[in-house]
Amino acid sequence: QEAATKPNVIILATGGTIAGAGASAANSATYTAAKVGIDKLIAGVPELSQLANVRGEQVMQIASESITNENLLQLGRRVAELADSKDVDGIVITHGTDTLEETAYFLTLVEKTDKPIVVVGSMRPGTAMSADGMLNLYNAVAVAGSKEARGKGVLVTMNDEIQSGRDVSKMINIKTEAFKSPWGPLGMVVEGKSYWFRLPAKRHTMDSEFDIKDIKSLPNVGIAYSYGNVDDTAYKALAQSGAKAIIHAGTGNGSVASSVVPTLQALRKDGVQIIRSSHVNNGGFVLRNAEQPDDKNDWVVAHDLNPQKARILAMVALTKTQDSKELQRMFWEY
Ligand SMILES: NC(=O)C[C@H](N)C(=O)O
Repeated sequence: QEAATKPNVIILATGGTIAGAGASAANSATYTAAKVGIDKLIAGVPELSQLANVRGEQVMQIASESITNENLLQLGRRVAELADSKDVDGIVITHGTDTLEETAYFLTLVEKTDKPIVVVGSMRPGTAMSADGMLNLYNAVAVAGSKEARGKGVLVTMNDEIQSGRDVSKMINIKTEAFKSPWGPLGMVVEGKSYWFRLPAKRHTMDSEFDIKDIKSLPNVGIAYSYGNVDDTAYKALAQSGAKAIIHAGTGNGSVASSVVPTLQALRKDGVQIIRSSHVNNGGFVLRNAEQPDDKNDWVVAHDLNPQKARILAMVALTKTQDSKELQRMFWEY
């Protein structure tokens, strides 16, 4: 294809294992993340130039477990600038896999564009045998440059699957088949061609009421994990550190231990939003007034959002409202 007929795809690099390097090809799990620059990554997959006119930009170079709210805002703003440009048809973000699901959901909520935004990572560093980053990146550029991906929200391409950035989550930290959505992938990408099977049903990107351009900062929202014999130490500490909302990473249906209930009721009276989510492994499904009287307590439920995704929506939502009913509406709609 001639340059003029090929789509223009920008790759924003943030680090992660896809930019990682290990001491030997046998090191698939022992390596340093965020080592290799974007130009070298692109040069490592010459086939990208058959799919698109590709240009790289190093936005940051970090392992994704260290991504801060400031990093999220910086990335989100750069994505918005590029999406506004007539010369850009699609955007790929290379990212560590540990918090990839959080960044993908954040962008889903705040980017006002129908241009494809594809977040991609890898489970093995490029120096390892059977490294998965090259193909994942090739697939990401293929999807980001395709017309069919427009308007489908922020996407994630891992292991030949096209996942919704809203739903997808890292389910295991060792297999290349690490990313799953409880509701299934949206499609497949094979040899540079996408095959679509379903569409996201939740509000996203163009249809979202949130806009990165209006967000100056993100509020403090923390997560407290629940388990047998839990007490209220973590919840109180989060509130004391200034959390505007606490995500309860609950057992089962976001259930709350009797040792914690009075503290959460008191914190809500003090103005802290309490959001019940579930840390069950295959994806939670937390319903209002099941397990706990949310109407009476004035708590919110995260429904199927896992705790880390619930934190993202809570932060973004709190830039618009402090009203728990509005928050709950947003948790149903996004
Ligand atoms: N596979 C990975 O990318 C893991 C790495 N710790 C990261 O998130 O940056």
